[in-house]
This record gives sequence, C-alpha cells and structure tokens, in this order.
Amino acid sequence: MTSAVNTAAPSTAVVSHPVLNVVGLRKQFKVRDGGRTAELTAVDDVDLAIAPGETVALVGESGSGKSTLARCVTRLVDPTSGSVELDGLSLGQLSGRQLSRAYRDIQMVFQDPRSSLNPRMTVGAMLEEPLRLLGSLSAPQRGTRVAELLTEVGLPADFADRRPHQLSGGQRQRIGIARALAVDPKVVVLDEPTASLDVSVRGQVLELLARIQAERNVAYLFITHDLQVVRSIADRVLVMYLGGIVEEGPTERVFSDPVHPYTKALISAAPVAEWGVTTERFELAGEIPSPLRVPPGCRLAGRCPVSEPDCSEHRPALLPVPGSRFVACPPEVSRRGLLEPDSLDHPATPAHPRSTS
Ligand SMILES: Nc1ncnc2c1ncn2[C@@H]1O[C@H](COP(=O)(O)OP(=O)(O)OP(=O)(O)O)[C@@H](O)[C@H]1O
Repeated sequence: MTSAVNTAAPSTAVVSHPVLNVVGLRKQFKVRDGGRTAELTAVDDVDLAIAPGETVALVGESGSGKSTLARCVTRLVDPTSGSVELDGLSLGQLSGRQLSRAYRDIQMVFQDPRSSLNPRMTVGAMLEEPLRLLGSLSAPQRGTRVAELLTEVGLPADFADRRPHQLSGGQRQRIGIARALAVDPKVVVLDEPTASLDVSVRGQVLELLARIQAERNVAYLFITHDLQVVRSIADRVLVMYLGGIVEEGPTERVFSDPVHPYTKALISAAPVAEWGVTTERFELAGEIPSPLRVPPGCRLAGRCPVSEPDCSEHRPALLPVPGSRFVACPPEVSRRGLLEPDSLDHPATPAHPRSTS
C-alpha cells in the first residue's frame, strides 16, 4: 500500500475468502554500497490476494523483486513489514503448532530442481521426509503415500529408489512438485519452475500442474519471465517493477489490452508475434534503476516515453479500472478515459483483498 486504503468501491467484487492475503509487504536488505551500509528495498508495499484453486502469475524483469516476494510469502526470509495471512491467520502472529501447520500449508517449488534436491538421498527418502512432519503416518503408510505421490506426478513407483542424478530435468522437477504436495498444502509458490526445462518437457510439467490444481484446488503463485507460460496457466497476472505492482488483472485482459507503460513494454518485447495482442512497439529508455537508488514518484518515469512532469512527484497508487483491473499510472488511465468515479478522490491502493472475478 502506498498510503491510506482506498475507500472507493473497487471495480471488482471482493475475494470473500482468499487463501493467501499479503498486505503492505516490504522487504529491505542491508547491503554495502561504496564502503557504507545502505538499505536496498527489494519489495515495497505489495498487496496480493489469491483465491483457493486460483493461479496468479507474477512477472517483471530481473531484479524487480519477484523472488524476494516469494521468499517472504513462504517465510524463507522475514519481511521487514507487512503481513502474510493464510486462511485469515497472520503468519507473523502465529507460534507453535499453528505456525508449523501454516508453514506446511505454503510450499515452494524452485527453478533448479538439481540444487533443491539432496543428491545423497533417494527420491523415496526425500518424499518421506515431509511426511514425517505430519507425525500421524506409520512407516508402511508413508511408503504407500510416497508411491501415490509418484503416481500423481506421473512417475513409476520404483523411482523411489533412484537418486537425483539418475533423473532427467523434467523428472527432477516432478519430484520437486511431489515433495511440495506431500503435506497437502493450500498454496504452492512456484519460482520459475519450468525455466530450466526443454520446451516439450515444460508443456508436460505445466499440464501436470494444471491437473494437480484441478484435483486438489491448490492455489499457485507462479513466478516466471515467460509470458507464454503466463498466458497458458494464469487466471490473473501481477506486473512488478522495481519492488512494486504496476498493473494487475485477468491474464487475457492484461495481455490483450495492457494499460501501464511498463506492461506494454514487457509484452511488446516478448518474442511472440501470433498472440493477437498489441504488436505496437513500445520501448523504454535505459535500464531498470538500482533498488538502492529508487527514483522519487513513479519509478518508471525516467524510462517512460509517455511520462508527464507530475509523474516524478508522487508514487502512483493502483487505481481500479474497468475489467477487474488495477493500474498504477494515472496519466494513462485518464488519457484512455478509464477513470472510475471517485478513483482520484481516494488515490490509494484498492480495498483488500482484491478479486478474481
Ligand atoms: N539476500 C539479499 N541481500 C541483498 N540484496 C538482495 C538479496 N536478495 C535479493 N536482493 C536484491 O533485491 C532485488 C530484487 O531481487 P529478486 O531476486 O527478488 O528479483 P527478481 O525479480 O526475482 O529477479 P530474477 O528474475 O533475476 O530472479 C535485487 O536488486 C537483488 O539484488
């Protein structure tokens, strides 16, 4: 959030029961900068709500803060401020059993299964490890569950005896997915899960993820650079730039009619001509600035071909625009006549949690 909560009615219905609700999340790292200690803001005031069974994609160029956001959500790192709620419970306020339960309910799949799987362990032992945490299964029951998990991710049960180096990249990623699913999570955060795979294997893994979601109603937060993957798997997309969300909405609408200049540039730079989306070339000047030197006002202003003098003054809030979308670019929103009544009376982020429908 940038300031107060927007009291204007958002253009969307509200997610009545988000399984994951992130509010005002900020993560700063202390780093050395020219011989002194400085604060690097990797994620700045991000809100995000995901409904059960929904896939939300997070896109943005390298360094925009996607992985840091994912690691804060899964508590691999502690956020500097803000809250992460799972089924209405704030993780920061839980302890003991409730906290372990919440950790189980949010699992992560990493980009490189080779480094996320222990080379010394068999597949069976790796899949059994999280099952032990459940504490309620006997050794034979765990063995049965391992075989079921392997079947669920499309691998034969005898793969339990193999080690990671005896598997292909796609098979390793299937094991990474099986491991995440072992404790029956409600949310799986996938950080570039298909980036290291061949195109054909990528398609199979995406199909697997879609099938698992249909069967388990699990929610996915899917981080990727690959906009084709986003289009094939995500219900909604969040576009991130220099730590903040600049556009959010249903995938097809965002792709077919991007509003924020950064989204336009991202889509226009994607190497896919046949999408039937805007083919207008939209280029930004220069490179993404260092998060150590975040520009004032709109962070894109210095690179944006349609920026106005005001853009460098105030950081723009996400404004609701028709079509269940939110865009942090007041000039573009008003230029296109997308402004909803009251939006500028309350120039802040939309009420939380936001909707999928
Ligand atoms: N542990 C850390 N200590 C210091 N800075 C960090 C740390 N982790 C990330 N950063 C910085 O935070 C910013 C955001 O990084 P992050 O990896 O989250 O971006 P990203 O969008 O996931 O990039 P990529 O797509 O390349 O993975 C970068 O400037 C990065 O250097």
